Amino acid sequence: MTLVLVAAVALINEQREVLLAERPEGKSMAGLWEFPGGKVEPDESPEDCLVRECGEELGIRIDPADLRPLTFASHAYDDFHLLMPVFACRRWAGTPAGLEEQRIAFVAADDLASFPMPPADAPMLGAIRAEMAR
Ligand SMILES: Nc1nc2c([nH]c(=O)n2[C@H]2C[C@H](O)[C@@H](COP(=O)(O)OP(=O)(O)OP(=O)(O)O)O2)c(=O)[nH]1
Ligand SMILES: [Mg+2]
Repeated sequence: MTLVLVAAVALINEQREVLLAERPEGKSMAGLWEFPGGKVEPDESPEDCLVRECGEELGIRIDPADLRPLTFASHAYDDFHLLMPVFACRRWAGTPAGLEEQRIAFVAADDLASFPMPPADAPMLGAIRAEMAR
């Protein structure tokens, strides 16, 4: 089974809400809500990948020094095995926008359950909620 390395970030605002982005039409798992991120390219660190993806997908600038390891997903999909480190980040420059036509939302811990997410994400939600409450 091919191992696919994806980096993702929990962007947490001052209201203790976390940013979710809807996977666009045409991508796998379209319509499910995810933590921003993407596949780590061969020449990148996970942190570099998130700086790039947050720029491309959301139009915000993040500093790798503000990324703190939070949790990870390890999940067997039908055609690959996902390994996804997830970082917490509470500081960024700019206002997040869905630059790839995706819907985005800042979501309170109590409302996370009402956003359908990829199956890999479910086991991480306890750690994410705990981080949001800090
Ligand atoms: N970003 C992100 N991806 C997730 C999450 N949960 C989850 O199963 N995934 C899976 C979905 C995809 O199979 C993979 C991410 O791949 P992607 O297609 O979004 O990668 P990318 O942003 O680099 O996009 P692309 O250039 O390959 O189109 O990880 C999550 O919370 N965030
Ligand atoms: Mg992506």
